Amino acid sequence: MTRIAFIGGGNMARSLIGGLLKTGVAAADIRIAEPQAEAREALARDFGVTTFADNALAINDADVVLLAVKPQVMPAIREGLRDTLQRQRPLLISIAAGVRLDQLERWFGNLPIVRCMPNTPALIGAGATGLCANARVSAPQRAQAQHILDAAGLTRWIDDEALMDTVTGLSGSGPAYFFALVEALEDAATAQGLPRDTARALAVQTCLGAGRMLAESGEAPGELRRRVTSPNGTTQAALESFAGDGLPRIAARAVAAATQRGGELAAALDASSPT
Ligand SMILES: NC(=O)C1=CN([C@@H]2O[C@H](COP(=O)(O)OP(=O)(O)OC[C@H]3O[C@@H](n4cnc5c(N)ncnc54)[C@H](OP(=O)(O)O)[C@@H]3O)[C@@H](O)[C@H]2O)C=CC1
Ligand SMILES: O=C(O)[C@@H]1CCC=N1
Repeated sequence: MTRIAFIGGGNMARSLIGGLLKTGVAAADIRIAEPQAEAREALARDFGVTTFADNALAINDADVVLLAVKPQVMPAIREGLRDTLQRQRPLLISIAAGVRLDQLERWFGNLPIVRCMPNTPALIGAGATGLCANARVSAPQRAQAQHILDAAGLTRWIDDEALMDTVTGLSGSGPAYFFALVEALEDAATAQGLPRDTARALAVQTCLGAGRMLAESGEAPGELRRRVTSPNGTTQAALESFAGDGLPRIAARAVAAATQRGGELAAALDASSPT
């Protein structure tokens, strides 16, 4: 039995808790600190977990403390948590974009810490998470962190922490890229006269079908793409249009922008909370 305390009960905490409960973790072993009374009531109602307005109370006796607040909020929560964390020495897990292990050690002390980057499909157990541990994390704690994130979907350990911002730019922010593409395809078909509800249903199902083929067929994306593309057919016309508009460059620039923003978020925290 692992007692897990979440600091912050927003979108990602809800996604991860949903996954944990589905894999059989008892609601009694999950505690959440969340400042908003309304949000606390909703968390207790939806998941049957215990909620707290006070961060330090929530982590009392926890084996794992999972920080699920915005990066900018991190320095503000350290005062309330640091003493209890130092006394109990739980495994600390952070899901904050950009925030580095050395920053977490500076704010919360020399604890075993896992920095990870999940994504919102965790809510339905279809998440993708990159994890990176500091040297204090023991093998059982590594397994503990992986077990928690496995409940949200696929996990991959990242040895080089510098690549965690790339993971954020790929899979952390990634669901939004596919949502944006579906929105754009829906708009394009609607502009040609297809009723919007039909355009949406067809675009969504196409995204689902393509995603499932990617995940389940064992084939490379390029091979699956080739099988759709008849010589001189409709797909070739569309893909040539994508290529002409520089799709690989568009994707590379988007991933680079998100990766860079991760670094900027951390740098801003270094500037505002240097100690
Ligand atoms: N959304 C996503 O797709 C992903 C997000 N992340 C990371 O997850 C983290 C959380 O993001 P997300 O869930 O989207 O954000 P949310 O804003 O939905 O959740 C953050 C929660 O923290 C609460 N909070 C604010 N201040 C405090 C405090 N002092 N003590 C305790 N709780 C506090 C907020 O309450 P209130 O609303 O009252 O301010 C809110 O409920 C971020 O660091 C983000 O980088 C990682 C992967 C994917
Ligand atoms: O947009 C963000 O900053 C967060 C991190 C990854 C997904 N959402």
